[in-house]
Amino acid sequence: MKIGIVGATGYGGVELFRLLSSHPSIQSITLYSSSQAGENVNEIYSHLNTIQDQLQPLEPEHMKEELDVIFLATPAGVSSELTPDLIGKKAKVIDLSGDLRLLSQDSYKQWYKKEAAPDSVVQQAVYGLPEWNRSAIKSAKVIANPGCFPTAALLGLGPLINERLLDPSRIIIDAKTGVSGAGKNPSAITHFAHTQENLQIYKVNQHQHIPEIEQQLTIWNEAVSPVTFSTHLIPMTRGIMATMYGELTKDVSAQQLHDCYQAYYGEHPFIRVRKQGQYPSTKDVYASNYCDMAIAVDERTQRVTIVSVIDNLMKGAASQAVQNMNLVMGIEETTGLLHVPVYP
Ligand SMILES: NC(=O)C1=CN([C@@H]2O[C@H](COP(=O)(O)OP(=O)(O)OC[C@H]3O[C@@H](n4cnc5c(N)ncnc54)[C@H](OP(=O)(O)O)[C@@H]3O)[C@@H](O)[C@H]2O)C=CC1
Ligand SMILES: CC(=O)N[C@@H](CCC(=O)OP(=O)(O)O)C(=O)O
Repeated sequence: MKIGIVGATGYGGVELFRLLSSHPSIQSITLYSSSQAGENVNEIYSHLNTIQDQLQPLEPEHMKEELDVIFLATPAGVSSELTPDLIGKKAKVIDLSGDLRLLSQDSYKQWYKKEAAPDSVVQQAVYGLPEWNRSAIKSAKVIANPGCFPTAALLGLGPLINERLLDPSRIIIDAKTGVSGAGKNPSAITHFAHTQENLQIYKVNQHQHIPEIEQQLTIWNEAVSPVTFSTHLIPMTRGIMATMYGELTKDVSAQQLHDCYQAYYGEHPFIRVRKQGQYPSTKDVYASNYCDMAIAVDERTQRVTIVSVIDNLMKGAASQAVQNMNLVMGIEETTGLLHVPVYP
């Protein structure tokens, strides 16, 4: 397969390169840059010291004929403009940004404060959450790779929402992320001196992932009302922990809930449901495509706590995109992704 990575100089792009460069089905990888075409990638990233690939300028007409898969690891507002020019007979497009995830253009404009992609493109895009959307992904032309927080939250909530075991009007998602989630360009908020030994809540009730989470929860159960979703920045490089709270609609035991999660995810190799009483931490999934989760019930309050951890750059972005590539190209889903997490 011939692969193109747009936004190759960013964190998501460089992580895609790392994964794809050892993927057994890949014949070539072309790296595209809108700002540094002509430069060698090893001049930008010293950890790629021995890689001799020159960054290429974007040429959509050529790319859509020559490449089998094009990854767009670009900021919001780019793929909405670029994707229409890349859709052709050959190339499959996998977009890591939020541009193609929301079915409603009005919702995109409201939350992203940008012009939405053309409706025809948005309607073609399949939401790339493989554990829940595998068959649609397999026949997609365009894949909207989920956001990092929605991946952690939706994987954690999916079984309970689908089984109608959670009160759909009272869902709370409390999430924490590492700093690489903000991409490679530092800001006053992500600056080392401000971030280290600090804990910050941000985008309170305004996070652009709120409509994405609600959209999928509502597809699963149309009774779901707006959720409370909070995000916090933690002084670590990678990782997301999403802790979800809700109220049970039925009197079910912790064992029954655990069995429900095992039944949903038993055949999904990247979801690891913990034994009762054991809880995952972000290091358990560091640099891997795993999502580890656990569920607990407080018998005094009948409230349930679900905790779900991912690596934001991996299952939250690049490795999930490779999982989607495998599915859409008819390759075994786990190819190139089964390495164990990096520890410590
Ligand atoms: N970081 C994360 O954990 C996650 C990120 N995402 C999403 O994935 C996308 C990439 O994120 P990330 O890699 O972190 O971001 P970065 O900011 O690290 O990199 C984005 C890259 O996009 C390229 N770019 C910028 N402007 C343009 C443009 N106008 N046209 C084409 N390319 C452009 C730049 O490369 P160049 O100048 O070389 O073209 C830049 O290196 C974003 O939409 C992000 O929201 C999703 C899930 C998780
Ligand atoms: C730490 C940090 O800032 N994280 C980003 C992650 C979102 C992201 O990656 O953007 P899209 O999924 O919308 O493309 C944020 O919370 O906005």
